[in-house]
Amino acid sequence: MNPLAVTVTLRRCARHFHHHQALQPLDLTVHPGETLVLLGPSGCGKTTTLRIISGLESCDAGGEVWFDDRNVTALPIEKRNVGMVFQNYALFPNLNVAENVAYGLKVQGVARAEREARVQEMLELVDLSALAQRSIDKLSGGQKQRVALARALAARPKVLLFDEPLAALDARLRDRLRLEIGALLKKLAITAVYVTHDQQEAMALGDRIAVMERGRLVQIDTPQNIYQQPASKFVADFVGAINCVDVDARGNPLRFCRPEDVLLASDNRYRRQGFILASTFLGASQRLMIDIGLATPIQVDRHAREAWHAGQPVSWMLAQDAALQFA
Ligand SMILES: Nc1ncnc2c1ncn2[C@@H]1O[C@H](COP(=O)(O)OP(=O)(O)OP(=O)(O)O)[C@@H](O)[C@H]1O
Repeated sequence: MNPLAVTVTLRRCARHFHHHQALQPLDLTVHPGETLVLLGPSGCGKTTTLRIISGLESCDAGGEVWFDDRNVTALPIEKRNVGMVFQNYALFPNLNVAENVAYGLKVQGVARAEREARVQEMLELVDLSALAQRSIDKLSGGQKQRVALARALAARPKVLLFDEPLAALDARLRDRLRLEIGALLKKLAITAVYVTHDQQEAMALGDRIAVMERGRLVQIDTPQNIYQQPASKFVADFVGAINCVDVDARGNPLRFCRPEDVLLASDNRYRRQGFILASTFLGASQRLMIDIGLATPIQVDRHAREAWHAGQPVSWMLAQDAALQFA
């Protein structure tokens, strides 16, 4: 545990723009050293929450932001000592890699020798030492984002804030940088808040995930609990695929399950019957669409090497404890 890591607390933080309530009154605690991911669809209030923590945005009267036992509500961003990493990098194109990382330290008045040592340390941390003198426009998207991360960390922020930092990168680079950021956050044990609408990113990086819907926090828990015990159908849907497997007499959905939680057989071993409508090869797995006699077919994930084919009759049942129900 990092003894310097702070607790971030939001108390009744709301925000409206004109007549639109972007954020309902929000109470939220980010524990010292934890990475909290804010996850939700576009417009649900993630960025507004992040900006309120940073000081780029103020909350409506009555809301408060605390870093440990310090009320920072009235402090502007430059007095809060937060590091920010954005989707669009926000680097200075006319400065090279090292100069970009050093910029904030220069503004803070950190002496030259100390500045150079810290820049070197940060570039090592993000594995960019070899490119210290390179100009920003000669870097790949992933390298630019590592510079942005080094710059954010160089000032030794109390809190690190990420706003969709991987959104502009292609899928492979995104996966790699996600792993790197995850490893770095673990190593530094700095308090971090990370905004994304990508559920895989949220699962991989979050110690906890706060799911937001239309300006409200709807569930906050570990990735495992969010996935396995979602508080609502909205949460269940947002963090993965979901099937309705039982309806009531009026056709209203009663029970749901994840695609990986269906046991499937080509004989009549299981009580319930269905037949395969289609199969999609996904590399490691295949996703089967199975007609089980309800309005919507269910999706079932199986290992890619198993031989299933469209038109095949099957029997099936839910794995133990796999059924999800919502009030
Ligand atoms: N400066 C502003 N002026 C007016 N409305 C705003 C402003 N900033 C945000 N909003 C509105 O507040 C709501 C929440 O926006 P916010 O950017 O927090 O959502 P988000 O979850 O981060 O979405 P996205 O993933 O698209 O960035 C949206 O309806 C947005 O249009």
